[in-house]
Amino acid sequence: MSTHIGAKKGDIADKILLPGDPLRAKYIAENFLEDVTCYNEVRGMYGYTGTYKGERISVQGTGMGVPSISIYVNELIQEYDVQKLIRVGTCGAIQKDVKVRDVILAQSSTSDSQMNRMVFGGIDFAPTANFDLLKDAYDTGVEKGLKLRVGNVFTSDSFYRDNGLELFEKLANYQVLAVEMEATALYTIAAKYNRQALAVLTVSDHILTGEETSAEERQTTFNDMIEVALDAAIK
Ligand SMILES: O=P(O)(O)O[C@H]1O[C@H](CO)[C@@H](O)[C@H]1O
Ligand SMILES: O=c1cc[nH]c(=O)[nH]1
Repeated sequence: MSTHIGAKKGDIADKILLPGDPLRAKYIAENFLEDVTCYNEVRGMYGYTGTYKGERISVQGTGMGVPSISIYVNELIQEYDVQKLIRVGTCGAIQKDVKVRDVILAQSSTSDSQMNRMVFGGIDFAPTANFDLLKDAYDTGVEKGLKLRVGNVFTSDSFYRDNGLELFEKLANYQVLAVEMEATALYTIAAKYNRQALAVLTVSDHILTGEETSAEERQTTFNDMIEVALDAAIK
């Protein structure tokens, strides 16, 4: 086992979905995968391996924020040699024409996290999704008749912030679509180890209009996002 994942080598597939919420991992395993085994319960951060359309695939909760997802992504890559990592998360929209329940493919991530500044000194690294995975996810969405949004997202270190609206308006003016809390870390760590990564996000609330989904909906009803991620993972 690794420090935070109680799995043996070989228990985790080379493709993995990464929801922030461990109960979303359980939901995905129970509703989309076959022949499922639970390989991790450490810290309640459930991890499962099963099959989807005959292909072996895992799903692992990551917790919220850059430090938490960084722990899981580092261990999944370094200890379990995972190759393809797809975050399936929620986000808050900041563009007027992005609606609650829309699905976003995060092409890139802007962030207030210090993670990359610590790694690169004064240089602003540009965390970017893997193009092949992004294209596979986009094509999957088109096949399903979904109108996916593709663009830059803001990975925030704060869920609650003073003067948030001012910042979000500025980011929206620069075409950033939505706010979440993990993509920048996923993209940077995947780049370091030359692995494929993508964040697929469902809009759970609209920061400008105040419209939102319930906690139960966040946990269970994001099936479009999950199917796009699963089908892209096995393409
Ligand atoms: O629904 P998840 O995947 O946790 O993603 C979003 O929800 C959490 C905040 O409520 C943050 O982790 C944010 O990135
Ligand atoms: O990080 C997040 C996730 C969902 N909604 C938000 O407003 N922020």
